[in-house]
Amino acid sequence: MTGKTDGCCGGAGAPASPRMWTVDEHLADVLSHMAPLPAIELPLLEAQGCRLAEDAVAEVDLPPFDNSSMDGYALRTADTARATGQYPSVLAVVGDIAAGAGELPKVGPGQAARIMTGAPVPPGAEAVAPVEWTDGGTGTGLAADSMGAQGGDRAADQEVRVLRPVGEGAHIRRRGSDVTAGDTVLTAGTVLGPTQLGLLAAIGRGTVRVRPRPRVVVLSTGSELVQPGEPIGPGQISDSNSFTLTAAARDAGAIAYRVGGVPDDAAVLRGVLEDQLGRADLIVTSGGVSVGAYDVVKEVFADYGGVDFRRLRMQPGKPQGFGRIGGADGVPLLTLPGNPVSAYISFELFVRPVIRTMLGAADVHRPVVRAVCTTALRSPAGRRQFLRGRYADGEVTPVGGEGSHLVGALARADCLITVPEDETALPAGSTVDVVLLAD
Ligand SMILES: Nc1nc2c(c(=O)[nH]1)N[C@H]1C(S)=C(S)[C@@H](COP(=O)(O)OP(=O)(O)OC[C@H]3O[C@@H](n4cnc5c(N)ncnc54)[C@H](O)[C@@H]3O)O[C@H]1N2
Ligand code: MOO
Repeated sequence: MTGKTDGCCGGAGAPASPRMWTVDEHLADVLSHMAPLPAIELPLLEAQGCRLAEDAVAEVDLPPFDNSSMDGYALRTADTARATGQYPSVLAVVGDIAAGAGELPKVGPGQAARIMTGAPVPPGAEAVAPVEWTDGGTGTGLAADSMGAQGGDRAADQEVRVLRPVGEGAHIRRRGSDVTAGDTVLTAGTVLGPTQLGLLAAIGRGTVRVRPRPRVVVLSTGSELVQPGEPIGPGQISDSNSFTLTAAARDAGAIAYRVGGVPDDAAVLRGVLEDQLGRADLIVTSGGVSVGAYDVVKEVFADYGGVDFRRLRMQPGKPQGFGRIGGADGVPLLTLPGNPVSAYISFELFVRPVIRTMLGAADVHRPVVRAVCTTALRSPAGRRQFLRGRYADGEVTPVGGEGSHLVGALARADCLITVPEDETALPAGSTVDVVLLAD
């Protein structure tokens, strides 16, 4: 970390520091200590949503062989040059080729082979007549609407009437016309969605080298916390932060493990941490970082060392902590304030970019747009305020008030309205920066 590793807010185990960090300083410091996770080879479906760590090069052509794009008859074009409905070309059917066929009949002059969509074009054939351009081997000379049930050996001696000329290459999908062996089909950094995974499968890749999803352990602290659904006693509340943060971590692309409701007891927290460290690429905590008597997060991480607790010039989200547990190569940790809105906004501003950096994303930040605010705003001097709002068509309207406990309004918001540090009041109609909470 830049800045001395000294506590900022008083609290047990952490010396006080007068320094206040700006949002940008804290973010820059945090990100300067993060890097993409080392690449690993994963089975295709486990790599969904991950970024390619190398160019994917095809070792095969696609299609891998000339094949038919229609159910019909493979034939030689000259044989159909004068074909009409009145005077069809009559061809001897020499075989029946299903998709996946290995052995193929040879098609000579005056001959055709029944062929199904995706089946290899047999030697000698120059085009495929869709069954609708033939009588389908019925002998009626009338256009067929399907191949019928016949086939296999029984078709070999039969005839088919072709009712119109068939041009060179008609209904043949040529080998390599989609992808040629040696082509770079996907470049490093590409996010693997369904179609990219399908392409990798099509070129025969069973595994792929990607930046893995970071494993994020989300841990909420507070002796007042109760697992949702459990009975609530006097002074207790349901633990909501661990759900918000775990879901937000998943939304950002992480594999997130929720560890909810660790009581304000340093020994218990230490024990939980020891258990969790083994499966974490990143630890995110909520609560216990202010100046209260039971703010055990600061106490415990002060013991581990390497975690810097700071105050930021922002509202909400003032008390923050960042560092690594277990030395310079240890597991990175972000400690977020306990107030639910503070925790969520801190996640969006600081944790999400960390996760996306670990994923190897090019752009790690939420989009920011300029918008006209429909109401007047006020903000504490010297702190960047993030108000919850709803954004549409270049206009933004605050939702709920400033309080960092207002989870009802938070759930209705789709953006954060930013009031800069040097503003204490903005009239309605002011243009403000708005952080959109969806990409
Ligand atoms: N004397 C001062 N008091 C406080 C200050 C300060 O500067 N001086 N800062 C305030 C600010 S700002 C914040 S933010 C909070 C942060 O405190 P903590 O991080 O220590 O969080 P807690 O005290 O544990 O909890 C705060 C609040 O949030 C509720 N909470 C906590 N965890 C959860 C959870 N998982 N789910 C739902 N709600 C949770 C908790 O019950 C408290 O109401 O400190 C201020 N105080
Ligand atoms: O900073 Mo606290 O996070 O204002 O509620």
